[in-house]
Amino acid sequence: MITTVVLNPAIDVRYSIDRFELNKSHRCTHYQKTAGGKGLNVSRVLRILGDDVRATGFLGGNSGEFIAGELHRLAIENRFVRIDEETRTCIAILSKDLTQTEILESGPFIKKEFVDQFLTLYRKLLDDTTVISASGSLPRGLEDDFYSLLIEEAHKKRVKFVLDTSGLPLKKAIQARPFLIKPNQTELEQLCGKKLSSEEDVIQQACELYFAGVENVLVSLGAAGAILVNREGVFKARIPKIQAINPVGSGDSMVAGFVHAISAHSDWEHALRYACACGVANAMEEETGKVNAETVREVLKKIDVFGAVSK
Ligand SMILES: Nc1ncnc2c1ncn2[C@@H]1O[C@H](COP(=O)(O)OP(=O)(O)O)[C@@H](O)[C@H]1O
Ligand SMILES: O=P(O)(O)OC[C@H]1O[C@](O)(COP(=O)(O)O)[C@@H](O)[C@@H]1O
Repeated sequence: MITTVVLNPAIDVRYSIDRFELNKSHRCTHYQKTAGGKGLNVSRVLRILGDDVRATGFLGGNSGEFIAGELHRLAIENRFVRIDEETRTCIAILSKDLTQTEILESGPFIKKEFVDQFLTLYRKLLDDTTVISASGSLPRGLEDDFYSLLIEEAHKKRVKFVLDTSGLPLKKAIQARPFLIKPNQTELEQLCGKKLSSEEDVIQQACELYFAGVENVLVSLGAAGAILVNREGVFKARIPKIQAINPVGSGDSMVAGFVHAISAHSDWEHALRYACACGVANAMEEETGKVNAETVREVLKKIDVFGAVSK
């Protein structure tokens, strides 16, 4: 069983507007509401790929009810702790020229009693989990080292821990040696505190994270593909050129693709190719955090993986 950890879920609202302009009101006929936050996008894509998934974290209020309904509809097992504050909403405004403006709420405050409830549940869920996939920001009330704590618990039960987060929670989590992290270039730059202006710079930073104890460092580079550093070496994935429609959630789809592949005991090369195919397939869909399984199969044939340099 794959368990997704979604500590700060969200209702994702997407507005498609011909040309978004500041200081203007926009009447919008094209919009959609989905169960989101990075980890729920990962969960949805895993279900599309045919995996059994259960999701855990914190849910509250009417937004929490909406998300619980979506989980039921998608057959994702709901193991969320109920809280007394409202789950957040995140807004993405997409223009025809593909510019993207996002407003991400910070999320509810999680009281200590709910944190304790979650930790007890999490330890129990680890007993029949093969891979944990944890994604997204931390809601208020959780310490910056919360993911480190979850990784250490997973180590005790020999469960692989895949983490997609950013900022301080990511920095702290690296010390606990997760199985995989997936920063994009901006997140990698935040992590090392400098601009990375060439592929060599990106590779060097990814290698440093590998030597710090992360087994797989997967850096996603948008339309430029991805780089993976692990004990086999440094690898680059080149992806086909496509007409992107909505790239929001491509990183989440990429994580889902990697988790799907390793759960099926594929080797890392297939996992990298599959992860990229899912990221590309998501960018070709209108809906955030969604892939078409047939598109994934087609794109997979067009992805090249080659050794970038040896460490
Ligand atoms: N415009 C695009 N065209 C083709 N593939 C894309 C595009 N944007 C993202 N992808 C695919 O999705 C993956 C993750 O996207 P990226 O934008 O790097 O992540 P994030 O959403 O976390 O910022 C990329 O490595 C690539 O495989
Ligand atoms: O949990 P965070 O880090 O605040 O991010 C939340 C947002 O990230 C997204 O998952 C998009 O992420 P990516 O484009 O990086 O895959 C949105 O759906 C969501 O609202």
